[in-house]
Amino acid sequence: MTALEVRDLCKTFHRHRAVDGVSFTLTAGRTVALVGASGSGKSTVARMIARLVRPTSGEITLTGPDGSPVPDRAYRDHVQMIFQDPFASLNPFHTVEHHLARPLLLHGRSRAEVPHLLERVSLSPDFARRRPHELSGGQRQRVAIARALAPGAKVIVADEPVSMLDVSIRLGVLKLLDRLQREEDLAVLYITHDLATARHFSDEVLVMHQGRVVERGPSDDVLLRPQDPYTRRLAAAAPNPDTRFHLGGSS
Ligand SMILES: Nc1ncnc2c1ncn2[C@@H]1O[C@H](COP(=O)(O)OP(=O)(O)OP(=O)(O)O)[C@@H](O)[C@H]1O
Repeated sequence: MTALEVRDLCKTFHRHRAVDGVSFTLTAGRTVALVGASGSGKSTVARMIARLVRPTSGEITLTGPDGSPVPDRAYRDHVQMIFQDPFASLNPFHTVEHHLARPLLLHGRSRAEVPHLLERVSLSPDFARRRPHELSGGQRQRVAIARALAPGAKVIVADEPVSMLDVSIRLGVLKLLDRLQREEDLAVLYITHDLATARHFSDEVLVMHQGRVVERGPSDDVLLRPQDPYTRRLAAAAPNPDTRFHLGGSS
């Protein structure tokens, strides 16, 4: 089974320890949520996994279904990141087709697969001709997800994927990620401030505080019965983790 193991990961920026000894494993068909206040180190963990930031120390290993390590070149194809800002992640000059065909062609596949990729993210084939300014934020995020699937993603790192979207369409995008995780057996790291969606959409929750994981476990245990004082404060400050309706309807 595909698994990404993060072992004792540390990152220091100008003597500031942003990530301090973080370990966890992502496995196919499961979602792990990384929650914590702003500045706790969540994005830095995501960026290290996506190889956008080099760890100061620690190891990140991806193993394939046969249990052997995935080589470097394939790592970049298999581990894909979805960013917070769907407006910044697409090039305004290129059509949706261009964004999706490029990774397909780079992997020896055909641009004829673009409509199928769009279908996987519940967009009709005519979206291929559109440019980013003709799309809503939610539609852009769907295109970003399709682009992540194009090179054959096995691990998706979604860093606050809906926090910049209109409240009314957030749930639709999270449900899409949830469906893809199950249908395509993806391993997902879902980074969020939102404890209600962390609980609803993940199997396991890790709570970060000042660079460290202070609590971890099955989502319900961590968010409904927190043990660590920091997690208790976080849960007390958040809207009731059982009320997911503040997200609005689906789209
Ligand atoms: N490139 C960088 N250079 C210097 N310091 C950085 C850099 N990136 C992050 N940091 C610092 O590392 C710490 C962790 O930041 P990080 O963005 O990982 O937190 P976060 O939990 O993702 O926060 P947010 O939810 O606001 O995105 C912060 O103190 C931040 O200022």
